[in-house]
Amino acid sequence: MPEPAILIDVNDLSAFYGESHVLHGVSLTIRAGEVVTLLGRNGAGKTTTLKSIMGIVRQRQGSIKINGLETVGLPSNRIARLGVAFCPEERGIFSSLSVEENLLLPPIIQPGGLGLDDLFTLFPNIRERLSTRQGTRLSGGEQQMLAIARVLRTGARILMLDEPTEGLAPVIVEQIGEAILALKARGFTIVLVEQNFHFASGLADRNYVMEDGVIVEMVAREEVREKAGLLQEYLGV
Ligand SMILES: Nc1ncnc2c1ncn2[C@@H]1O[C@H](COP(=O)(O)OP(=O)(O)OP(=O)(O)O)[C@@H](O)[C@H]1O
Repeated sequence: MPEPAILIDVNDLSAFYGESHVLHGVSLTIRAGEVVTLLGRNGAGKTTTLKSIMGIVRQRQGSIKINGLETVGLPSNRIARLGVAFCPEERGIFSSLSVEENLLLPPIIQPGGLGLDDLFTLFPNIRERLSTRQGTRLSGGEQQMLAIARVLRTGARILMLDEPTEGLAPVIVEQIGEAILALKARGFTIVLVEQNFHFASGLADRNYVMEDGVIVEMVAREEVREKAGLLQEYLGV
């Protein structure tokens, strides 16, 4: 069977915050329908990699092709229109908006987004909490689900999730894992930054390990067991 198409092709990416040079030549590929993780210790550059792909970090050099199109010079609103969405670690739920308003906030960028019924099937809690007046009244897990649900409405097909399980109870982590697998089954492509290695490696087709602003290892699902020692060393888990 031919391999699925490469949707994100990052080559020799450098990124900067002002004078501070944070990514030093990151190269990675994400194929259609894959779940791929970026693992690594705090400060390794995982979030910066996602933000660079999304165009939120503007100071970047090298190449980031999305669906074959060079995006390294494009602003984030243009990149979003290519069907890429980013859920930040802080989730971005607004307290001044109700749950429903938060859900309906992001504009539709292309056809094919999930309808409300589909979203409620994936995240039943959101339906129950729809009329809650302040989005931030939801639990951390519900806010995470809301943050994912609202980008699914937009028609984005590539989801980049930054530490979606951070601070959540195991039962909620499990629900998020199930939702990610359900989305993969529907053909979504998912890039996941995670500290929770066991959660991440259980879902991922491939795992990239970052250290000091570069990719130091790529571990495919079938190699996770054999490379467990190495991963432990890199991640300190
Ligand atoms: N806005 C910023 N301004 C300056 N430096 C930053 C900024 N954001 C991150 N950095 C620095 O860039 C480096 C990479 O940070 P990044 O957040 O990408 O790491 P990470 O692997 O995602 O880790 P974490 O899990 O802590 O978020 C760190 O040294 C961090 O201090």
